[in-house]
Amino acid sequence: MTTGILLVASQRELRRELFDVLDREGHPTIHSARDTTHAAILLEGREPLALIVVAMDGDGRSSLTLCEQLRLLPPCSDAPIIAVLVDDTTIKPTQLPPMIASWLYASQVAAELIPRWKQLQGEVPAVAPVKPVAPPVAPVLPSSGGDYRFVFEEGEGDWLIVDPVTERVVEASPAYTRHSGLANSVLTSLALREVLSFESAGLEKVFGDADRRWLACQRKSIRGHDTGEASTRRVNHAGRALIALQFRSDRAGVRPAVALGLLARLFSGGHDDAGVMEAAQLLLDEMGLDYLAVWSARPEESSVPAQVIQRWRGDDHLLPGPQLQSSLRLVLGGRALMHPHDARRLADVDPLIGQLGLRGFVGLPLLDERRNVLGALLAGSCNPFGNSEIVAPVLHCAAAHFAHTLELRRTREQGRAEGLLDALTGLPNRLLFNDRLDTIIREANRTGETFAVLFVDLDRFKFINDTLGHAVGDQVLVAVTQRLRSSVRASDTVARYAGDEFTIVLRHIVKTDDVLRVAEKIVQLMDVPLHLDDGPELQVTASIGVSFFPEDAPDAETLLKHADEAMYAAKSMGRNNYRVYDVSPAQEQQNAALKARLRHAEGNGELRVFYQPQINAGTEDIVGMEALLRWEHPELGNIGPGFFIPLAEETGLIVSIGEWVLRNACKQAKAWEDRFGLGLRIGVNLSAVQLMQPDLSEVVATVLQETGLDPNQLELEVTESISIKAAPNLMENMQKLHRLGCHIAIDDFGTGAASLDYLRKLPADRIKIDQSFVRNIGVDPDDEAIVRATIEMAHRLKRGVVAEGVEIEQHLQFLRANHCDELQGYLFCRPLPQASFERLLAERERLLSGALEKLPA
Ligand SMILES: Nc1nc2c(ncn2[C@@H]2O[C@@H]3COP(=O)(O)O[C@H]4[C@@H](O)[C@H](n5cnc6c(=O)[nH]c(N)nc65)O[C@@H]4COP(=O)(O)O[C@H]3[C@H]2O)c(=O)[nH]1
Repeated sequence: MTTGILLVASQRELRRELFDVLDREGHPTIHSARDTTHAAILLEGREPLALIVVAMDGDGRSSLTLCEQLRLLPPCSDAPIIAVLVDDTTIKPTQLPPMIASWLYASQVAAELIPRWKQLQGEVPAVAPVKPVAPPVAPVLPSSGGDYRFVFEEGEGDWLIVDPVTERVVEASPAYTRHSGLANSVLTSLALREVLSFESAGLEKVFGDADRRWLACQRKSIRGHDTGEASTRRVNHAGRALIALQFRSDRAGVRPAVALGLLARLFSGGHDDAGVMEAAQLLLDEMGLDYLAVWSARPEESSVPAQVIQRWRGDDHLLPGPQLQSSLRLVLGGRALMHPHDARRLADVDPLIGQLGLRGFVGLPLLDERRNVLGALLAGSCNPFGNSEIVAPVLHCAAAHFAHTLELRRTREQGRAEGLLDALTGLPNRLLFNDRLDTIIREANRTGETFAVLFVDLDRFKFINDTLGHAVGDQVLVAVTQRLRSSVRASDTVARYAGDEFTIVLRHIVKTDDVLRVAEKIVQLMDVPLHLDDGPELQVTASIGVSFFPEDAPDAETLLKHADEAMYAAKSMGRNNYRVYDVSPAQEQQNAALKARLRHAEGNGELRVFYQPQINAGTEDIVGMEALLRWEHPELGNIGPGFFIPLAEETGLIVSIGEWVLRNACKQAKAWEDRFGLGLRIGVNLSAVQLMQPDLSEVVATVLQETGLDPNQLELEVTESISIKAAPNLMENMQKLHRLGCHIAIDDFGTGAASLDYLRKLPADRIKIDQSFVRNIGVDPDDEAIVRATIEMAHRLKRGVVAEGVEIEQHLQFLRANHCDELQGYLFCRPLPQASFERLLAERERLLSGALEKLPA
């Protein structure tokens, strides 16, 4: 069976996009890896893969190493590889390793990845090794496994296929026959020199030109001769080495008759994807253009325009991303740019024009009826425009055509959304919310994610509506919407469930406290008086109920019901408040059963310690790991520590379980130290209950002695939320542990109340910034300020700082820029079982020793 797909991309966002595109197609097994080491762990014991998609962001050599390393993994040995070139990579398509079967740019993933794969599937049996028989597939002219017909399929240019041995024409593209006026049967009866004559080069030189330069020539046509230039590339067809030759006429597209014909065809074309593609190709062919792009912009949704189509006729080139194109920015700002002859002077400021060597360039905004900018049309050519009096108006007509296409698309999208969005607030309505909640539950069942549902009800809203009128009521609802939206992350869902009821889904929850912070924030924000247009100052408060998936219910309906019940409990407690759903008697019974079972979990071998790496922010090398407990319940499957540690604390079992974790983690750290000698720190969580045990330091000392681990390598993590006053023995215990030589880290920093006090009094070496702040980097400026201030304060007090929950590139950049010392999070690695973590260390060692061997002696 070859069904699995492997994605390898170091950038989390790209990884996510690749995953989503394949997931949407319904592929059941998608392994998403950050690098080859991660891939090795994920693929352990797996069947051969059907496909590998690799993001390339290095140079040619590192890409080759990457592919070679992947090929060494048994499931990867035969699968076809598609390369995704990230925007600022230095690698050129021509430098891609030979094992790459196809490639595309990162900006094309959404539209092109699946077609590329389908194309590959059509050509090669899924398990057969893909032997590259032709240059890898270019985005402009996709190959079909070496068959020269690729040049006719998409890039409808003027092409001839020539046999270099007999020098005879084998086939001509439809555009060639159309433009030359000579039928295919006529062309194929002729030798190439009867069809084309090169001014300064013999055919041998033309065929042997590996640089694919454009060479001046004349083409035989029904009208006599067309002057122009041609370039060649080698292609394979059915085992034959042939030459594909492209001709472009100096005069192409400038004749009024051609322009009129073009416009007629343009406006009779469709507005779907195929229609856009056809229109773009027509313009390129008939107007003698070398570059054409259509961009769609929606500044209200994204600052980056989306590419509708982009075509470049020349050699494979990595085109600059939209943010780098200054001309595109100007056009999207509403300016028309006309440089039919003198585009070169823009080369310094616009890398697109510079890199492609464009001499003619036109940029036109795509406008709707009210003159709003919907997007941009960019067109360029390497020669000055032959007849700009014709080219310019044709491009204006084309811009109107593309603008109409974009407008139609948007209307259709909006139509789809109609009936799903609340007209007053623009929020998803109950229908859409229920649908989203179902989707989130399906995803969470697959990924193990925990999330919360909040039911927000405005207190005494009816009173406002009845006394001040509906117009004021509407303004209140709009203002409340803004407040709710500003309290959550962009990835969370806020909906208007009914009248004055709002629902929210907060995703990817690690700790209940994270949700409570949001609920608290909403309650506080609501409390701030509202200033309505020309109206009275109003105080609107809200009551909030919270339920958790999967703890409180496995389905949408019950989750909402529980959140609703909790909201009513909050109202009955005096409103302007929040409440978490209280467990039912049935749940209580289940908890009692779990507690009884937990008693035997250790003895039954159901507990496991997972390890998550901690990374030096500068070198990105591993400096430590955190031990994280897992309970593999025989019937219920894996139960997360967030759920069972509180049960263990309630029963006092945490003391023995905590000791078990400590012993295992120290033993393992010592074994890894003996094998790898990296001096890695091991972080072990201590529960508040453990910290209150008078013999804690003796227990730790015994474990250290038994396992032989250097105390200096042990870091005990103490959560910030334990109050010093409320925990007897806490201070003495911490001091004793410190005296033993262990490090102390303050966990979840920022979530408790006594942050500064705590820091000053406790003998802590490091603080761990809570992931709820890290997650809001790039989202909430207040949380960013807290992160910045925490790092600064910790450094001033000579403490190290670790950031938890680093999930995306943006978090990493921000934390680095603000001098955070160490990082931990899914961006680098999830918590791994012991065997996988060991493989990670071994792989690191192998890679490093390989790199050292390659260094000159
Ligand atoms: N969303 C997200 N989460 C990330 C990311 N990176 C790490 N995490 C998760 O964040 C938690 C970090 O541990 P913690 O704050 O000490 O929080 C821990 C800790 O307080 C507690 N815990 C775990 N093991 C033990 C233990 O042996 N003893 C005690 N007393 N508590 C433990 O349970 C909590 C939850 O542990 P886990 O579920 O393993 O959850 C872990 C880890 O899997 C990320 O990038 N994104």
